[in-house]
Amino acid sequence: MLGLLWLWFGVVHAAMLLDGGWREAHPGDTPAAVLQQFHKGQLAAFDPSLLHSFPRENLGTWVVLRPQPPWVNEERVLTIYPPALGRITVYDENGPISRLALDDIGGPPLGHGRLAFRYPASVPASTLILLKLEPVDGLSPPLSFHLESLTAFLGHDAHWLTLFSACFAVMLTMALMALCFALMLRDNTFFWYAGYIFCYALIQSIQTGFLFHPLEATWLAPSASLLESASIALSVAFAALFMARFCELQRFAPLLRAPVLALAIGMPVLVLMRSSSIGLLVDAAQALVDPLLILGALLMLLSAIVAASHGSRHAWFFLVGWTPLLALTALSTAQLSGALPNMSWTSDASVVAGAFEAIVLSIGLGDRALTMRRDRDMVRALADNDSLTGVLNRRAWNEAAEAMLEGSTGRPVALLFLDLDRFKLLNDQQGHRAGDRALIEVAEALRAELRPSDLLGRYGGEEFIAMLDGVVEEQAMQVATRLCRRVHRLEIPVDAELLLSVSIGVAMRTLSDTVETLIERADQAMYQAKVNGRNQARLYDRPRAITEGSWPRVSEVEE
Ligand SMILES: Nc1nc2c(ncn2[C@@H]2O[C@H](COP(=O)(O)OP(=O)(O)OP(=O)(O)O)[C@@H](O)[C@H]2O)c(=O)[nH]1
Repeated sequence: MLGLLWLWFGVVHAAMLLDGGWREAHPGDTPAAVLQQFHKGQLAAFDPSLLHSFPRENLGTWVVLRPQPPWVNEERVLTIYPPALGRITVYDENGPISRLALDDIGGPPLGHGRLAFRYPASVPASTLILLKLEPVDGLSPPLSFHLESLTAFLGHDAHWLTLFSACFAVMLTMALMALCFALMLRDNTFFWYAGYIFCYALIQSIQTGFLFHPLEATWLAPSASLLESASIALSVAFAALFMARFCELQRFAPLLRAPVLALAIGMPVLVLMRSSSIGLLVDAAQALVDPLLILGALLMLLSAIVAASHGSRHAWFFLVGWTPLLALTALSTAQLSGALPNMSWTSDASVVAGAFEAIVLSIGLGDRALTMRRDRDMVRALADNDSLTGVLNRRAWNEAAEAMLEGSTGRPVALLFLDLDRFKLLNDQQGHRAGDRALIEVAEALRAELRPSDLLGRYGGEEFIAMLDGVVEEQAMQVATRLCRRVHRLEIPVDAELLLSVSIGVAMRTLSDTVETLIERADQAMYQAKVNGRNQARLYDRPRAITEGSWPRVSEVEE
């Protein structure tokens, strides 16, 4: 914005004073006759430094500009702003000397963001400037004219190029980033946003001439007008689709969602009608497009305001990013009918506002991606965690345990199967709620005692399970023993005499083990701990005697 202000003040203050006159072109006009009429005061006077609308139908319009003293015979450049599609011919009294057009990269000086014509120092500074605004189809924006020294012009031109290259780079980067997000997150909101920003950048690059120079896409020049109207329609369509999802209209402004989506479909249909060869369709599209653009903009503004006031956080992002652009579009529309002639910066400001909007909406989209991720994590946590104790539920634990077993080849893995002792008695004596509280306390104690990398889960009612990666037999038994002590130290009464305790079975992973077989062995060891008197840890010993029909030996480790 500061760059834009600097650019505007620079151009305005470096300009030489001009006064001017104009009249519509008639058949048989000669440059000399037009200049003659200007001298006699027969042309309509206007201030060239202010925006002025000229009729461009029929044969076009003559414009005469008279440089005011003090005259300095130096190289100088006439600039015409804003640059619109359509030609302007520069005359001297003998005839045409140059044709200026946005898409025509003739020779230096190239006017960036404005049309430019260079007068050599040999042409006296007081020489009248004669221009013919060639006829164009449709509306043409009001124009302003400035004359400045070549040095001042080159300075402003370089500044314009820097500022606008940065703005277009911002827009395209944001569009590209959104496209990546759309593919990664599989969320169309990002795709519609990328389409919208890309089309907007395309419109601005056509309207400022950036597409033709410095981008030099001159092969697009013949279809520039069609490309411009198609981009306008598509940008509105993408913007409508984007804002409907981004501002969550379905939730926060359901009544306005249908008209917004209708706008998204209607705009491309109008462009198709306009580019058809059926006269009736072309006329209808021509008549409808501008009112629809204005109504569409108001509809999107209203929808965003309603959604924001009903609690859509992202609608605020949309309003902050989009409102400056909308205000500039409204100003430019008003200028078409002659209003606000001294606001000659609206065209440049539209590009800067486009970059500003791209940044604000990208921040909003980043926020959306974060919210989505948080929601997804929350859903996942709800699906994976036991609702009472917060540790992994049986399904999620099984999945994680399989992954841990797969990823731990070569390292020892221990499995601890924990079953609370006489829990039924606790429930019967103190009620189910006390039982629930006890489960929560035990889970917290187990979690605190284990390492964050250990996989703790609730296997069933009063059964917990833990898989310890990289832990050898002795360490596993030490951990299990520690857990026994910790649960006992919670001092949760089971009845008048007993405190809550836990029996733990420990099994070490063998090469052929799956999660199921490992659990099976740890469960058997736990059963032995129960048989042995509870409140203790037992290690499952290799079933050396199993083939002889005896129960696998379980070795007890001191409690
Ligand atoms: N409060 C509560 N109790 C549960 C929950 N899930 C299971 N239980 C109870 O846990 C008790 C388990 O009892 P049993 O399987 O007989 O085991 P026990 O009483 O601990 O006996 P041993 O294991 O032999 O020491 C049952 O009464 C279940 O109702 C739960 O989420 N909350």
